[in-house]
Amino acid sequence: MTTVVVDRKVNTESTVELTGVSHWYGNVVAVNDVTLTIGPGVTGLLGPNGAGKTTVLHMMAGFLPPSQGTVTVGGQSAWRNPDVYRDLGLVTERESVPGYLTAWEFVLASAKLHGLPNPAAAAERAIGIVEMQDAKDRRISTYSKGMRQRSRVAAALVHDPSVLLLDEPFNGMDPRQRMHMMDLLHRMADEGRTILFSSHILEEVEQLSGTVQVIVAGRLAASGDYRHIRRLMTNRPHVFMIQSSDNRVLATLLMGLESVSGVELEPAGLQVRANDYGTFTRTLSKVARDKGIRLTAVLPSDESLENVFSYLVAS
Ligand SMILES: Nc1ncnc2c1ncn2[C@@H]1O[C@H](COP(=O)(O)OP(=O)(O)OP(=O)(O)O)[C@@H](O)[C@H]1O
Repeated sequence: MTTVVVDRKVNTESTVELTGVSHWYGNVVAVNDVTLTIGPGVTGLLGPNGAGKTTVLHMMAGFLPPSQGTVTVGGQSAWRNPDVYRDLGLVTERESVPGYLTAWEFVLASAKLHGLPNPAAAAERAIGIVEMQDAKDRRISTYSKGMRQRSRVAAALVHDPSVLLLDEPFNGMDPRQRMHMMDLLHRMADEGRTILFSSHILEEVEQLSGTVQVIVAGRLAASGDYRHIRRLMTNRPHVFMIQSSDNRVLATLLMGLESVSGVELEPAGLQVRANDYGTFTRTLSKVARDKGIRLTAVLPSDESLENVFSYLVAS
């Protein structure tokens, strides 16, 4: 794998800032009074489907005006500001790549649209960053999902922006392509850029970035270091779905435990609410073993992103 080292000045002005920002589409409030700051490095914009992530990214890119509040990039208002466009790249969620072009033609067209003084050199450099040199002369329609996505990243950074926004960049990628893209985003962040990517997959964000902005129903639900948010999550009651060789007897036994706040016997198994994850899981195995009950499944059932988000919103 070739590593292209790009010599670039670190732009300390690459801070994206939202202050009291709302956006509504008719009666739909998509973004509601959000204030946040994003600086150099990789940040994950996390939220369930429909949370308002795309709307936030489009306001940052200057495609959409805020209905209320201010959005600035490097201290300048983002809305319809060519100075901001010159230093910002956006990789949209929808994959509208013309399949009949080669990656080279596609990235070169982007360089020309930006009016760069030497479009061919800029396209060559961008294709080098995403490591697509060997495939650059093939039609995009022949590429894998990961390669198409990398061509789009190359087109978005052909003008060497300090800020790169990516909307759900890992959608539909296999694990290998995902690793490659994560590596690429890290390399770009190491060069001093501000990289913001949206996702609705908690694990994806956890792997790529310690810093997250969590949006739920248009509002900022949590902001900062991911581990800190995880710590908050450990305080909530945990819900497990348990299957065993004798659910009825196990239900009675669990009811008597201090770490358990509720047990329901359901067709799929026992739904158990426990106050402390560690104490409960340890006690559960002991209780089952002592009574000769075989545990066949112990599944945390409330760890979907939506549940985590509801907890964050409620706390
Ligand atoms: N052009 C539009 N007209 C009306 N409502 C819209 C429009 N675009 C988005 N919305 C609504 O605004 C809310 C936020 O949408 P947005 O696309 O920003 O969320 P998202 O977090 O990016 O979701 P997804 O991951 O599903 O794309 C949703 O309720 C959506 O239905």
